[in-house]
Amino acid sequence: MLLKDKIVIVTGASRGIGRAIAVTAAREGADVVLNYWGDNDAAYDRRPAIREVLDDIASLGRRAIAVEGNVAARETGPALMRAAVDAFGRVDVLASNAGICPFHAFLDMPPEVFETTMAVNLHGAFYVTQAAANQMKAQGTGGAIVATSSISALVGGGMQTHYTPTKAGVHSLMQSCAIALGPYGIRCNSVMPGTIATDLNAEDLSDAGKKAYFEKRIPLGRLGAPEDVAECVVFLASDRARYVTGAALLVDGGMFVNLQ
Ligand SMILES: NC(=O)C1=CN([C@@H]2O[C@H](COP(=O)(O)OP(=O)(O)OC[C@H]3O[C@@H](n4cnc5c(N)ncnc54)[C@H](O)[C@@H]3O)[C@@H](O)[C@H]2O)C=CC1
Ligand SMILES: C[C@H](O)[C@@H]1OC(=O)[C@H](O)[C@@H]1O
Repeated sequence: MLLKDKIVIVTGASRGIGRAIAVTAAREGADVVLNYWGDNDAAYDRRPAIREVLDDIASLGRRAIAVEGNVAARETGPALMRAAVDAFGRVDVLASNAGICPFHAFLDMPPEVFETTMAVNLHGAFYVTQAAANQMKAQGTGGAIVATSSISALVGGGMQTHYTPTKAGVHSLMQSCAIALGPYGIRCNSVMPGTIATDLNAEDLSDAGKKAYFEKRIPLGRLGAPEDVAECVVFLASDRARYVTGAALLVDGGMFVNLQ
C-alpha cells in the first residue's frame, strides 16, 4: 500500500478529481480529511455529494472526516489543519485540488468572475499549502504536497483567460515551495491533467463536436477519468517518489505533445 496509515487532506474532495484522490488514497491505506464547498456542489445540484465519499472510504475500512470550507477564505487552511490534528493527530499529505472554471469570454469578463477564480484556484492553493507546510514543519516529520495544476498552465483557452493564469500560478507555487520547504523534508509537486470528464466541463463537452475534437487530439483516444489523475497524485504523495520535488506531471493522454 502506497499510503499506509498516512493522514491525507484533500481539498475539493466531494466530486470529480478530488473525490477520486480521496478514495484512491484510502484504498492505499490512508485516513482522509475531505474538504469541500457546499455552495459549489449545490450549483451542480450535487449537494449531498460528500456523504457518498464518506461512505466509499468507510467501506474501504479507513477513516474520513468532512470539513466544509471555502479555500478562498484565509482561515480555511488553518481550520483544516486543526480538524486533521484533532481527528487523526497529524498531517502527512496535502492534495491541493479545489478549483473552479466558469467558462467566459475575455472582452466582457465580469470582474467578479475573474476575482473569484483567482481567489479559489490560486489564493486558496497558496493559503492551504502554507497552513499544511507550517503543520508539517511543526511535526518535524516532513510531508508531501501535490497540487492539481493543469495542461492549462502550459497552453491557453479563449474562454479561460481568467483560469489558465491560476493553473500556471499553481505550477509555479509548487516549484517555489519545493525550494522553500525542501529543508524541512516537505516535497511539493503538481499534476497537470488534460481534459478529464467531470462536472467542471460537462456542459462544455455536451457540445458533441467539441468532445469529438478532444478525443481526436488525444493520442490515447479518450477523455481522462478522475482516477487517471488520482493514481498519479497518490504516487507523487508516496515514498516511491521520495526524490521527486518541484516536478509537474502531465496526465493528459498525450494531448499536449500532439501538434500533428
Ligand atoms: N476536469 C478537468 O478537465 C480538469 C480539472 N483540473 C483541475 O482539477 C481540480 C478539480 O476539478 P474537477 O474535479 O474537474 O471539478 P469538480 O467541479 O468536479 O469538483 C470541484 C470540487 O471542488 C470543490 N470546490 C469548489 N469550489 C471550492 C471552494 N471555493 N472551496 C473548497 N472547495 C471547493 C467542490 O466542492 C468539489 O468538491 C480543479 O482545480 C481543476 O482546475 C485541471 C485540469 C483538467
Ligand atoms: C474545464 C476544462 O475542460 C479543463 O480544465 C482544464 O484545466 C483543462 O485544461 C481543460 O480545459
